[in-house]
Amino acid sequence: MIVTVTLNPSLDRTMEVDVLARGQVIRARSARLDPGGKGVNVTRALLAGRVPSVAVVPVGGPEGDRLRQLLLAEGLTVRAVPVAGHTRSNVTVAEPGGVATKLNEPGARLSHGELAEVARVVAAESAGAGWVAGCGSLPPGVPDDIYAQLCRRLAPAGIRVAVDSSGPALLAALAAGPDLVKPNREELAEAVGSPVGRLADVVAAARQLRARGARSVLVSLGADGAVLVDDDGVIAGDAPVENPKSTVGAGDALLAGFLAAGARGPRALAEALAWGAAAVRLPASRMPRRPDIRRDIVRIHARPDLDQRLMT
Ligand SMILES: Nc1ncnc2c1ncn2[C@@H]1O[C@H](COP(=O)(O)OP(=O)(O)O)[C@@H](O)[C@H]1O
Ligand SMILES: O=P(O)(O)OC[C@H]1O[C@](O)(COP(=O)(O)O)[C@@H](O)[C@@H]1O
Repeated sequence: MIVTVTLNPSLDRTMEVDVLARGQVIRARSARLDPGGKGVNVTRALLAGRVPSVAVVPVGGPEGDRLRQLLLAEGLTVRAVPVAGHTRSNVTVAEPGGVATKLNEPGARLSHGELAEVARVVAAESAGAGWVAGCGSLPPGVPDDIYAQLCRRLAPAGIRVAVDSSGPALLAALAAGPDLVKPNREELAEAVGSPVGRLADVVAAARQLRARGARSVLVSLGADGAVLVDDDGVIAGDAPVENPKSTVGAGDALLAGFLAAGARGPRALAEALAWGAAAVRLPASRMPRRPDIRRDIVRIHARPDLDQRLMT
């Protein structure tokens, strides 16, 4: 069982346009509404891969009701904690070729009592779980060390914790020794305070995160694939996609694939890349189902070329 915690879930509206031009009226070709938020997407991807998962989410207002309905309609197991603020809506403007411009709201404030209730539900759901994944940005009112608190609370029970976040929440989590962190290239660069232009920079930065407390670091690199730095060393890989449709949620699918395959070694990295690539071939934040996943396109590099310049 994998429990996901999304403190700042969203209704994700995706509009397809021919080209995005600032200051213009742009008529969208299509619009689509999906349930969203990083942990929510991880649970959606796990469900599609038939891996047991439960999503814990605060929900509020009509937007929160809609989010809950969408999740239940997809067949998710959801533990929804009612809150006073309204669940946010995020907008993605998708251009041909998979170029996505994302506008993410800050989200509604969580009160101390609401956060305590979410923590209580997470603790109850985590009993017997293999992993708990704390994912996404933090809404106003939530302390930066919330994921660190999660790690400290669950580690004594032998429950492994993955953190997919950014900025201060990611930095604070490191100190509590998460079993896994999944930064993308920008989040990694921000965490170490220097750009990562080559694979060698990615590996050096991932090692820094390990030195600060993370056990394993899975760095997602868009079209450049992903790198895993853990106790066993460094492995990299990619899975080329010719006509990317949407990268929204690709990182979440990658993390889901990695956890589903045991979160260690080349097999888990390969599965993660297969799920990430499959998500990119689907529109909006649709999560891949089993027939969408192609393992034959994955290339794993046990001794990656560290001088390789990153394309994306
Ligand atoms: N253009 C692409 N072509 C192939 N795979 C991609 C592409 N963009 C993303 N991916 C896959 O999705 C994963 C997550 O994408 P990335 O953009 O790095 O993460 P995030 O969505 O968290 O920002 C990548 O590691 C890769 O496996
Ligand atoms: O919590 P954040 O960082 O604002 O991100 C939330 C957004 O990220 C998503 O989970 C997509 O994630 P990725 O594209 O980064 O994989 C959306 O569903 C959601 O709108």
